[in-house]
Amino acid sequence: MEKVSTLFRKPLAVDEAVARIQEATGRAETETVPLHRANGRVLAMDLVATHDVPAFNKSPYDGFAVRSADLVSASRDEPVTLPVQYVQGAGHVGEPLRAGEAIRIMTGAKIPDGADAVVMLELVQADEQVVTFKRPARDANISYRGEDVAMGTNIVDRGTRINPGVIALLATFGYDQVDVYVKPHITVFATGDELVEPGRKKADGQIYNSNAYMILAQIEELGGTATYGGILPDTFISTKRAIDEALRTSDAIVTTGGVSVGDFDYLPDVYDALGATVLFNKVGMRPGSVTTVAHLEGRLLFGLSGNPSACFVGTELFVGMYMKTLFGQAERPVIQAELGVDFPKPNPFDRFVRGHVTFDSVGQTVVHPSGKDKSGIVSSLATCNTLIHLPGGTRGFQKGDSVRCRIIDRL
Ligand SMILES: Nc1nc2c(c(=O)[nH]1)N[C@H]1C(S)=C(S)[C@@H](COP(=O)(O)OP(=O)(O)OC[C@H]3O[C@@H](n4cnc5c(N)ncnc54)[C@H](O)[C@@H]3O)O[C@H]1N2
Ligand code: MOO
Ligand SMILES: [Mg+2]
Repeated sequence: MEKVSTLFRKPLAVDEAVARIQEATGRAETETVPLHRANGRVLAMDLVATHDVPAFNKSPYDGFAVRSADLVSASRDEPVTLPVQYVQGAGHVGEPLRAGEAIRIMTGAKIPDGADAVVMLELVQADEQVVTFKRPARDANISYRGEDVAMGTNIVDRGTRINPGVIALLATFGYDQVDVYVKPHITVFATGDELVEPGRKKADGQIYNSNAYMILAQIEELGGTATYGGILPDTFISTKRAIDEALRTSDAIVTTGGVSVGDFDYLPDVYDALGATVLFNKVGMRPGSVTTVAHLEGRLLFGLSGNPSACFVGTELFVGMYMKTLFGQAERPVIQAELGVDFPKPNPFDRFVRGHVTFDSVGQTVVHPSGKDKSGIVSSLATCNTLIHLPGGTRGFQKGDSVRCRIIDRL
């Protein structure tokens, strides 16, 4: 029987390939985790302000709460001295301020009723009984109720990746538990007889398995739980058995290599034998044209290219879309940048060039390839913070052209 992998493959446009993954992916379940475990997770609820912040008018300084009317006449020559009614620390509330008196107040304390200004400690002379002011209270120096956030404001949208700032807001509104999306369990396999695990001795003709570790890290960064299934030898039976087994405990499986038309490229046949529905087996893109994605009973099977750059781009675009769909998240940000080099070669397929965005001396956003631009290249990956998207069907691109850059790491 003819191998499935050698059958004719019709390239699908990248957008269509991504859309098919979106359609085949549901929404992740949700779970509740303690606040201190929520960093890096994806919020499964809209965070709405349940009260004003600050919740009461409060003092931003250590000083004296006064009625500004009492100090209108205060000057260096004719200071005003007021008796100190009491001392109020943060977290405590006291009697209203009486006219003609002052309350010694600390930063964060609620402004007593009757007070309309705070004078900083450094600007007065005070002992336990009285305080002397040498100028009027020109500024109110009050943090007003709701000036930070008004109750009812939608502050953080569902689908947001929780970072330390989101944690701060959750805690501000008293959440000790947070609703987050359950992380998908993704099993990653490398395939290929030439592969040796880092740390082991490698013989002539062998290479270290770099892709699996790269994919595991990419999945973690995208917010998933990645399990490493090891290196699969180039045989149909071992590949099928391992994937079949992993399907029992995984929401998705990612493999790298063995997906093209070679004699030992078994992934297409394994998908066929498992009865999986192939969403596409060729994409109009470089690198990664051989990328094959299938689905089986709600689980996705990502057959990524073995070539390191193609594998990197495939994880970013296709596994990335799977995760974003699960979490109801927006796509990666895309910016326009000025191309720093020529790309004269016409290409029928879209190109995703590993790039590095920088800002020149006049603030112009410029993008350069982060290394050599071939599918098998690994060296361009380390400094890559963007994928330069060069649409296919053009006569090439010139230095200075404005191009779309998908931001995938900090600039
Ligand atoms: N006759 C054709 N040959 C090839 C075609 C084609 O259309 N017709 N496509 C080429 C393209 S494009 C790509 S991309 C590769 C994809 O091949 P596979 O996905 O089947 O991957 P392998 O053949 O297993 O390996 C390719 C390459 O990558 C290295 N590799 C594999 N796994 C790893 C790993 N875990 N870490 C590091 N490097 C890895 C492997 O040693 C090979 O050098 O097919 C072309 N051929
Ligand atoms: O599919 Mo290959 O990665 O285009 O070079
Ligand atoms: Mg191959």
